[in-house]
Amino acid sequence: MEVPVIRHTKEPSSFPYLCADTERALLLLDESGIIKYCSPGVANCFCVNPQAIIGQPVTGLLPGLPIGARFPGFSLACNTFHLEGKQWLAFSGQDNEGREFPLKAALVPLEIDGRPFFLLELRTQRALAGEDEKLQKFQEVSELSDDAVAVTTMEGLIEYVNPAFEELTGYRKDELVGRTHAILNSGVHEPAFFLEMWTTLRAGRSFRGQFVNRRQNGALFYEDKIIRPFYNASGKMSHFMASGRDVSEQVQIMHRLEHLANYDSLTGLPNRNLFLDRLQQAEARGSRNHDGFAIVLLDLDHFKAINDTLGHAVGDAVLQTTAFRIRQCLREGDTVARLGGDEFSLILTEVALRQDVMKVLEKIVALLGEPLIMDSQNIPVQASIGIAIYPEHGEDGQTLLKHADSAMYRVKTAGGNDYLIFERKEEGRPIYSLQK
Ligand SMILES: Nc1nc2c(ncn2[C@@H]2O[C@H](COP(=O)(O)OP(=O)(O)OP(=O)(O)O)[C@@H](O)[C@H]2O)c(=O)[nH]1
Repeated sequence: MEVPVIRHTKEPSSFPYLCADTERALLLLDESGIIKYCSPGVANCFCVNPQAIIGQPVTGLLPGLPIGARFPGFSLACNTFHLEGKQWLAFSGQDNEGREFPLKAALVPLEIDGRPFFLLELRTQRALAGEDEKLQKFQEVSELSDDAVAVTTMEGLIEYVNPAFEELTGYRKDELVGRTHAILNSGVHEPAFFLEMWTTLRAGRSFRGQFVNRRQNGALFYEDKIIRPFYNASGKMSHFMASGRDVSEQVQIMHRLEHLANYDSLTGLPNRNLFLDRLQQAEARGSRNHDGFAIVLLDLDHFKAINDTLGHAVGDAVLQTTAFRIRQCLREGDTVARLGGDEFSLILTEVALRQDVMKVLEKIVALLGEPLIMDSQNIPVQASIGIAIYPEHGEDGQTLLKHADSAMYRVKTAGGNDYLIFERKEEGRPIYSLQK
């Protein structure tokens, strides 16, 4: 049988902090059965001073515990206690006046800093009965649910899953019970996501989120899940109930729609929509961090003639090649978008000097001018390019675009195949000059 081991990097001495807020009766035992920690719940249940039993064998406190005098390690303990399903083992306890009372125990192996420990949870029959009845009802109803339902302990150990959960994850119930949801972890979420989840749940609030989980066969899926705290018969938070459904198909459709809304289907480049969004971000970064950036508008020259003489398919291929070539000249943080037709726009980030911008433009012009052979013909690709730099030529995106467009238009009317940085020579009367 595979042993569900919870790995914890904390020292045993930090264990009290982990359990201090739980009223549950928990004992931390080392592999010889020596009590290393005793929660307030145990002290209440047995009317003992926790300090007096720490360091003592567990069999002193629980002579009826049917595990023998020694703890020879994980394997025997796991065979003795049926861990799968966190089965509760019934036996009798004695309080400090020798009175017997019915008890149940469940044992979970833990690994703390590479050393084996056991977490022994004790419950009196009475507490167990009240809680079990409510849980039992919930589980009975969940058996029929189409949603994937799981019940976990406050420590995050899975106690119950319904058939829909098994179907969704591909794991059988016996592979899940006694383990944590980490078995489904895809590695996609940041630690902050789970921190937020636990903080919300431990505060007694429900948490709703879109989880990216991993099925037993390794495939990822999106799960829209709500997790609610469960309160036992005495009104104490004792479990968490998770109910989720597979929304992978909806998410994929949404991603496709988002892609359609933001990307040009011919070249795969961001479209005007996404470009304007990125422009806004560059503008915000500019005003926050004083990061310079440049806006470049690039319009192909005589593109219509390519379409007219060689056909639309060749025209399409020229646009695709142009997109590819421009992208080759840019860094990761830069953007190139297709605004429409044969017009492209670029955002060059982190450019402190005009020379930085001009270096990139020289590269683009050179690469666009490289031979482009299609149907055995060399197709000349040329462009008119206008540039505006933040904050010198405008402090907002729209002004920069307008000025880059003016510069580009000026190149176009001068015959094309060139680039120009916008220049305001006289205040109030914009004229432009070539800045090569
Ligand atoms: N093949 C192809 N052509 C397109 C696409 N979108 C727009 N066009 C064509 O691109 C051309 C753009 O027009 P213009 O900007 O006047 O073309 P131009 O010949 O480059 O003109 P100048 O910029 O003045 O040099 C039009 O003929 C459009 O039909 C497309 O997705 N594929």
